[in-house]
Amino acid sequence: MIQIKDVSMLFNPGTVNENLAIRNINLKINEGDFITVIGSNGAGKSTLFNLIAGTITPSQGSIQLNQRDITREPEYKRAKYIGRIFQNPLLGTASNMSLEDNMMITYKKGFKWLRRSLNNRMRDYFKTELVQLRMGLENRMKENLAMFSGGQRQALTLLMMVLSKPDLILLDEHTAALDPKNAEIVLELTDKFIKEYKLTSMMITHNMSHAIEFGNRLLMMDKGEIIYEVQGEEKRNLTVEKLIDKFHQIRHTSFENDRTLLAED
Ligand SMILES: Nc1ncnc2c1ncn2[C@@H]1O[C@H](COP(=O)(O)OP(=O)(O)OP(=O)(O)O)[C@@H](O)[C@H]1O
Repeated sequence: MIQIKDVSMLFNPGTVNENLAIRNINLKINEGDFITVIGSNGAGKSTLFNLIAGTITPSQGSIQLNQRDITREPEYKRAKYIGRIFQNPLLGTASNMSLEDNMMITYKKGFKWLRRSLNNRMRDYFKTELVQLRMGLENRMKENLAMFSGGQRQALTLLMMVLSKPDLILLDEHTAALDPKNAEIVLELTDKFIKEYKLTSMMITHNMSHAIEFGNRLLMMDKGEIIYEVQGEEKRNLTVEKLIDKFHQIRHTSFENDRTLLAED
């Protein structure tokens, strides 16, 4: 579905701050993949997402979506088919609008031909979808989102994104700013939606157990490269210890580096 070919990203070329943040990455994202992405601070995880989302243009290489070259397509155009959720739970929804208005806007985005305004049938549909979150939000349709907790807003952002039917969802440490209980709830919901709606997705996490537990593929990044990729049976048999061993085998790092790789969400 998405093919990343020989992509590099050089920030601030020709200056003292020159930084080759992504080094010749090749990656094929297949329809239905749920890829977890781990790596130490500064490994290039968010930069890779920025390249896929069109926030930045690669210095070298190409990105294709179903054989269509999207390397230079701007972010606002890609936002129609690539969804992204960030750490900050306030980013995905509008605080000064009601829950039902927030949902309506996203719903229209998924069905661009739709010109209808909010009616009772649609309200019922939103309520049915909200029940899936098991947070009682179906009874708070008229409340402004400013009244909702971080966990509730992140769960809502996720549901609304799913309803807009993107081709690819990029989850950029989307549970990292939540307390452990809410993080677990949002992560379980993420997994449920991805499976039920057969979504293609990538998830950056600093939690190695989560990276192993969720998804069908796992990528380990370091210094702008994908240094290890695992899927299927081999991924299912992974443990955190095996993953750390792998990192040592490949990079021969010191313990200091491990700590950043192992940082918990
Ligand atoms: N817009 C930018 N301009 C210059 N350098 C940048 C820019 N964005 C990222 N970088 C650099 O690229 C490198 C990779 O950063 P990136 O944010 O992708 O790492 P990461 O793996 O997501 O790290 P973390 O886990 O800390 O979020 C870093 O050295 C960073 O300073």
